[in-house]
Order: sequence, then structure tokens, then C-alpha cells
Amino acid sequence: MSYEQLRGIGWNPFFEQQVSVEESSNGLIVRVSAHHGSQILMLGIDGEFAVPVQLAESAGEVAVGDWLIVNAQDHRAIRRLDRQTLLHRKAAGEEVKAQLIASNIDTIFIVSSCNDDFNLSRIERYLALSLQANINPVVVLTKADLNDRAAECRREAEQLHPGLLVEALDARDPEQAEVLVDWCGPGKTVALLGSSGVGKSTLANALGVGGLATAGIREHDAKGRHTTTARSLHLLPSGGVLIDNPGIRELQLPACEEGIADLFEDILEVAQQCRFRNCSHEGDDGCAIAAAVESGELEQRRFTSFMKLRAEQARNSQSLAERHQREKATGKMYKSIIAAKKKRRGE
Ligand SMILES: Nc1nc2c(ncn2[C@@H]2O[C@H](COP(=O)(O)OP(=O)(O)OP(=O)(O)O)[C@@H](O)[C@H]2O)c(=O)[nH]1
Ligand SMILES: [Zn+2]
Repeated sequence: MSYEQLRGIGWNPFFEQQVSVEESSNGLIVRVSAHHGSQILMLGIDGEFAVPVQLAESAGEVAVGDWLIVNAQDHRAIRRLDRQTLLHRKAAGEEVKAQLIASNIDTIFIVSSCNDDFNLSRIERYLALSLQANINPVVVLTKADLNDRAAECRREAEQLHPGLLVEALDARDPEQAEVLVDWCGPGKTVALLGSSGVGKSTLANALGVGGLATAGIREHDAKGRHTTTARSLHLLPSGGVLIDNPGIRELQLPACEEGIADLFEDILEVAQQCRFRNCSHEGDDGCAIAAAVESGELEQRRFTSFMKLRAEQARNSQSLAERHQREKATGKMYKSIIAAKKKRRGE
């Protein structure tokens, strides 16, 4: 098998130096392109195939983006190559086991539109996340065509991190997306992070990925039905690979703790008058919010919306809290790195 061909699915010297001649001539080298619980998709130079999870994980848990050496006959995993990078999060609940999201991503495009929802602290959160995972961040400001503030947004974003690369563009225009092509060549793997609606799918299309959500291979399931299995790993015409899956999209949780506090400041103020500090505002004795709704001081619709958002927030809070903590730590590390750099430069 030729390593040169593997470069088209993200292979690089970091992986090559891990494999012996004997290993590569006896086994197949493949990349995990989707994880569907019971089935794992593997991509090799001869195409993509599905393998039952028990076989695929016989050498340990796998993540989308992993490189495996598998048995050429039954595709049983013999060994997983060391990962260059890994995105993971701790699973919610009691479980301490980390949830693997994707591995071996070289560059994260932090996508933000430079119109109304241009938000430096959100970009900063993604930046911290990328740096933490040792992945190269590049900020892509979309919708530059809709805003004459694009240049200004770009300058502001550039200031978030020394040497940070920021591109502003119309994501619908493949020609403009060519500024990103350096990160998307053979041997390279990229991912898109950003809130809903900023233009990630649009950008993926401009980079040459057709029908993000629908790409996949057709196969027969156990009952003989045709199913289409979505893959998370997409080949780019520029020679690189784009990883996109729900796990990565879920990393896009908007910062809502502060948002809710901002949005519902009036309600939170009334809540301070509730008799019990831990009032659930759901029929508790002495609930000031119930009283305010009753008297018409507080609109029922707003109250319902507040409760809904708050419940949603609570469901996410564990992972958010953890992330905040991690990001804080990264921020600190990041500050001390900058301070050290400044010191060296004598600033
Ligand atoms: N004018 C203009 N419109 C854009 C640009 N980028 C995206 N859009 C539009 O913005 C809308 C949302 O873009 P999507 O690509 O679906 O956003 P997304 O980030 O993939 O959103 P999710 O799938 O919800 O995560 C679409 O109608 C796009 O056509 C841009 O650079 N300029
Ligand atoms: Zn109350």
C-alpha cells in the first residue's frame, strides 16, 4: 500500500513513523470515518466499509479520525496509532470516562459571522478549546459581504492571540474560500466550530464538500433493508479532510449562563424576594415570581420562557461548568505564556 495515497485521507509523517514495514505489509491502514454505536465506518485507500464495533474496538475505544491497523481479512483492529490530537469531554453524570469526540484534527476553523452576532468572547472560548487540545486555530469571519465592519471585526479578533490568523469572507463564494486552502491540503485534517447559523455548512460547501448531512455509504442492515450511514469524515478536493459530526456541533453550545442572567435580569431580581432561597418558582410557598405573574407585573410568556431556558441550561450545566473551568485554566496558562514572551522580548 502506498503512503502517498493515504495522504488523501489525512496521513502524515507523525503516523508514518509509528508503523513498521512488516505491519504495513501484513495489515491494512484505515481511518475511522464514522462511529454509529454498533457500526464503525473505516476509510482506506480502497474505499469505505462498515465494521461491527466489537471488531473495530478490539484494540481499544476508537474515535472518528483515528488511524488503525486492521486485519486485512476480517478488519479486526490490531492496533490504534498514537493520536496527534484529541477532542473529548467528560461524560455527563457519575461516569468519569471521557467521551471521545474526534481525533487527529490539525486545524480548527473557528467560524463566526461578522454581523450582529460577532462575539469576541465566544471566539475566545473556542480559541481556548483549540489551544487546550493542541489544535491550530484559524478564525473565519463569514458574512463579510453583509457588513462594512468586517475589517474592524478582523482587527479585533486578531488581537485575541498573538499571531492568530483571521480571514474575513463571503462563505458562499468558493473563490474567497481559497484563502483557507493552505490548511486543507493533502495530509491535513480540519474541523469547523461555531454557533448555529454562522455559515459552517455554507463554508464546507465552498470548500467542496457536497451535501454535508447526507454524504455516506449505502449498506444493508441486519434485516436486509437499505440504510444510509452518515459519515463524519469528508474528503476535500484540495486533498485534505474535513471532520464534521454531531459531537463537534454540540461543542457549539452558546454561552448561556450569562446570557440568561442578562436577558432575565428583572425576573432574577424578583426571585430574590422569594421566601426560600432555593425556591423552584413552581408553586413553592412565598414565591415572589408567582405573585408577580398573578398581579400582572410579570408576563406569563416571559416567565415560561425563562423557566424553559433555565431547565435547558441545567441539563448542560455539568459539561459547561467543566468547560468553564478548563477554559479558565487554559486562559491562565495562556496569560502566563504571553507574559513570559513579553518578558523575553523585554516589553
Ligand atoms: N450573505 C451571506 N450569507 C451567508 C454567508 N455564510 C452563510 N450565509 C447564510 O447564512 C445561513 C446559515 O448558514 P449555514 O451554513 O446553514 O450555517 P451553519 O453554521 O451550518 O448552521 P447550523 O447547521 O445550524 O450549525 C444560510 O442561509 C447561508 O446562506 C456569507 O458569508 N454571506
Ligand atoms: Zn419563587
